Amino acid sequence: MSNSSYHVLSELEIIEYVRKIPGLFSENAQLICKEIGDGNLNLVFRIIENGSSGKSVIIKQALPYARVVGESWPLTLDRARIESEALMIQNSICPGLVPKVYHYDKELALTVMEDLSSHIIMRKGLISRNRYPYFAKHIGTFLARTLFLTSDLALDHQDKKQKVVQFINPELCKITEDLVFTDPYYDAKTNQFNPLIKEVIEEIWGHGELKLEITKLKEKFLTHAQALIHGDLHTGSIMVTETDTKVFDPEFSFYGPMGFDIGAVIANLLLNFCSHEGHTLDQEERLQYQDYLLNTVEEIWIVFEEEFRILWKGKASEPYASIQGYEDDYILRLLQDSLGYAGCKMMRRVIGLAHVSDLESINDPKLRAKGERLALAIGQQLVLKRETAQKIGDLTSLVRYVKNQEVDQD
Ligand SMILES: Nc1ncnc2c1ncn2[C@@H]1O[C@H](COP(=O)(O)OP(=O)(O)O)[C@@H](O)[C@H]1O
Ligand SMILES: CSC[C@H]1O[C@H](OP(=O)(O)O)[C@H](O)[C@@H]1O
Repeated sequence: MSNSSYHVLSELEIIEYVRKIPGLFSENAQLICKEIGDGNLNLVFRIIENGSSGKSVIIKQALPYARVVGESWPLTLDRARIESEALMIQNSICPGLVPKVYHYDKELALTVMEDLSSHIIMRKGLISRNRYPYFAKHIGTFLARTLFLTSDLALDHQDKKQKVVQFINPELCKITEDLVFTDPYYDAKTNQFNPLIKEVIEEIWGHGELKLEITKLKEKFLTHAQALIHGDLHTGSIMVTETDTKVFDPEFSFYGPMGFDIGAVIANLLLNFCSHEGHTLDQEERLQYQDYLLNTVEEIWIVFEEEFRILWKGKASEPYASIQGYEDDYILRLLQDSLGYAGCKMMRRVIGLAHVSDLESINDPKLRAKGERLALAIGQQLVLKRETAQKIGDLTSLVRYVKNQEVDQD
């Protein structure tokens, strides 16, 4: 099975392949396969057993290029290894919060994993203004556990360095370096934006102080091997039901700054917050849903901090972890980094390549521009003011203040 050389599998080949994996389906099972991928990079197949067993699995196969662009954008197949190995680590640290991995094939660059089709992509749920009462608890716990337990705070420093090597992921990191930190801040060919907000974007391109702060955040992304981060933790990488949360698609994983993951979650909730300015809905309903989103951001941080401090007390192996003031200082720096990365991730989704459907689903460009302008205003302030934040309430107050300036004064 793992001696075959790489080729892109057809749906029929996928069925033959999955049949041979022990313990998944019975030999004579009638299997149906469909390619369901809608992401930017890979193929995703769903295989279901026809009949009453209800058994199904997902096979995700990496292409030797980025799916969204085609063969002109070659991309390493090693990302499939990174993804499956990151999922296995996350499974051991946070069982139940990520899909189970059944099989990984290095030659074919594919992973066989748990089918989460009973869940929906969280971004879609938020666009429909659904509420997820357990999400903050789940994602706050996921962030605290995956970040703390893979860091120098918990691991032997030699073992941690081995993990840094295991997760060297230069090609995928380059995508982030370019698309998040570089291209949106000049007139790059990759950028795609609503022409109605060109004047705001030109102001950003000319904003020296902002570009300096973005460059500092980029430098930290390049150099700060703090923990094994997911690396692309947007709401399209999370599937939910009302009571369950699963984080998937960690192919951008590498040893990077913890705040990048926390900031990604916050940014995507805030992008959804901004999108409701452009969606046609009753003002009261809009305000209530926006409040729900800001409360969720606060709750995520509160759960994260609580869990992180529990781990600090019980699982820290770093001998200086108990140095007076270190824990508080570490957590404050995480908060400030999270604001900064949230700001970067909001702006990239409005100016750069790869937008979010929260905003893109607003058909009228004028209405979409309202949400996009707000996202750019909040994003800039999060980057510029990040070091003034002392508590999570400072972030949500800043968002409310900017919204008041940008929208409510119109
Ligand atoms: N384990 C899974 N269970 C159910 N659906 C999945 C699973 N993994 C991926 N998908 C579906 O495939 C889509 C693309 O998967 P994703 O991992 O985001 O691919 P890409 O790496 O190309 O972005 C997801 O949006 C989701 O609809
Ligand atoms: C051409 S890669 C652009 C963008 O796509 C990735 O997201 P996903 O694979 O989840 O759709 C990642 O965010 C990259 O920055």
